[in-house]
Amino acid sequence: MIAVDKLAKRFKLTKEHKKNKERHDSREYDGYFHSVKNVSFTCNHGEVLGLLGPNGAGKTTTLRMLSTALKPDHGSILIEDDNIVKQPLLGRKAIGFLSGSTGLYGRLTAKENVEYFGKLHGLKGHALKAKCDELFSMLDMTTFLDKRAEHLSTGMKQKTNIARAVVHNPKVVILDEPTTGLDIMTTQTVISFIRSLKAQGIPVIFSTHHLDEVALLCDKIAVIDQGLSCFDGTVTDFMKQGGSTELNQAFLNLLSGNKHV
Ligand SMILES: Nc1ncnc2c1ncn2[C@@H]1O[C@H](COP(=O)(O)OP(=O)(O)OP(=O)(O)O)[C@@H](O)[C@H]1O
Repeated sequence: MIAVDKLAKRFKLTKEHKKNKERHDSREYDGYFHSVKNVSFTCNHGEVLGLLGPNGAGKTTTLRMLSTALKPDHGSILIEDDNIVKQPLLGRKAIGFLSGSTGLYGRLTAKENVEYFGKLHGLKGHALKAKCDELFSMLDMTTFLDKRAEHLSTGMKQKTNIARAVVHNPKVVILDEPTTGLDIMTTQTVISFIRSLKAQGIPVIFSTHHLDEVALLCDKIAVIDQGLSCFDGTVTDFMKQGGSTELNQAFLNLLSGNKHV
């Protein structure tokens, strides 16, 4: 279980920001840009939560706090009973995080990349080989395992990045826009992979702009707008509160506050 409560993160405004007076954003004040102001949600065992919000809403900033890459200014992130804001090392072990900026070592093969990150997490011998083989098969990677990462296609790189993110058997998996830029077949593989994590009881949180993926995968939805949580609940409640059984429409209605069009 992961419970996120009242997270906030602000960034000091740069000279560049201050110069650009034409661009007004209500999250700029007191010399800071308040990227995430108050975000809360919960994802339990065996649940998949879709994190939604318009461009710039604060989804990636939130997920980077969950991954411990960014320290929140305020709030707590509980994994079971551990507050990983206070114990980031525990958080790093407990969370598997895929971000858009995750890099692979170009000179290593796909297989070597995944094995390398497994070793960094203390896996070795039979346990490492068994875990890697399981992931290579689930993510349909066997045809390109021995290719150098620098020569992989976008989809192959993404599969390798996902395998790399979960090789240490994390308790919670967090994926930032895992299907962006992928073709239909690779998207399908990623969707099946998320389903298999769910079947293993692992909570999965993923951000996306594709509500068809949410319909296929999610038990719960959290919506962020302008750095604030504006919905956290089941898909059924999302449709009810958004005033439509069509997820895109419910999302638009929720954001505009015009819930019963
Ligand atoms: N290090 C930083 N310094 C200053 N501002 C930042 C920083 N990181 C993020 N921001 C700002 O915080 C806001 C939220 O960004 P974030 O990437 O979290 O949004 P998002 O919801 O993931 O958007 P998208 O859907 O476009 O990926 C943006 O306006 C962004 O410019």
